[in-house]
Amino acid sequence: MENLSVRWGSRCILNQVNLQIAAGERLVVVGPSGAGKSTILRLLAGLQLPSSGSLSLHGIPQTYLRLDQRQPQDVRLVFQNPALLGSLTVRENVGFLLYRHGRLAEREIRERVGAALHAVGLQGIEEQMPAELSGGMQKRVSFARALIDDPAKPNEQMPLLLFDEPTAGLDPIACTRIEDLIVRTTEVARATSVVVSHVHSTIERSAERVVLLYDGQFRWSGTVEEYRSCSDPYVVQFRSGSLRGPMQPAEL
Ligand SMILES: Nc1ncnc2c1ncn2[C@@H]1O[C@H](COP(=O)(O)OP(=O)(O)OP(=O)(O)O)[C@@H](O)[C@H]1O
Repeated sequence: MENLSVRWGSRCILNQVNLQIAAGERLVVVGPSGAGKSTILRLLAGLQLPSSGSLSLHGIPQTYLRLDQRQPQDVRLVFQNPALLGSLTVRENVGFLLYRHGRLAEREIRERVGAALHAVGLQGIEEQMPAELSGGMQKRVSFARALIDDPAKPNEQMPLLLFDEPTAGLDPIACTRIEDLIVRTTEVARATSVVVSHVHSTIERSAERVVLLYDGQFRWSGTVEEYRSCSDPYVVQFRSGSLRGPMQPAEL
């Protein structure tokens, strides 16, 4: 992102921000509610264009929305809610893109789906419907879907995985499992990942680098080790949840 701004009417959500994400990096974006974290994900996913400035993926400027691009970049979203299609089986959900492209034999699709489910610790649930699974299992199925490679891809490209609040509302043990999966999924898919999260354990366990967004700017950036111990006032306030500090709470 270079000098990138996003405005809604007279409100400036992102104000000439610059951000570079290294290939293979795991980045976590933090910041108070309304700071623009989901906006960052929507920009990276090609669901929203900046008001000004530029966004490039793999060095290619993104000037169209994803649906208007001839060959959209390999960006895979893992939503806050797993967003599985309720009328399709787990196998059809995980293999959705492969079925849609229709280029692979059924047997190969089944093998790929089985391998993706195995990678997230699920087995033998291919024929179940999403509604039959717990919320945590549904999340893991959505991770398996992000692992599916599209062999019809024109050129081999490092995928970008986007995780929007992946551990919101989960118990601490389920959080740990999902945090491990973020790391594992990024490795298995040989991907770069960007995670938006408020959850401290998720920030600490799934990030290599953290950026803090507030009032239209990235206020701090550093490694996760630095995030744990630094005395930057924004980070200290975010870590402690204190009402005192440079950040004011959003209107409630
Ligand atoms: N379609 C829209 N029209 C007008 N304002 C919008 C629109 N979408 C987002 N905004 C505003 O942009 C700001 C940033 O929204 P965004 O969802 O990116 O914040 P966030 O940091 O992800 O917040 P949260 O942590 O609460 O999810 C918010 O103040 C929101 O009201």
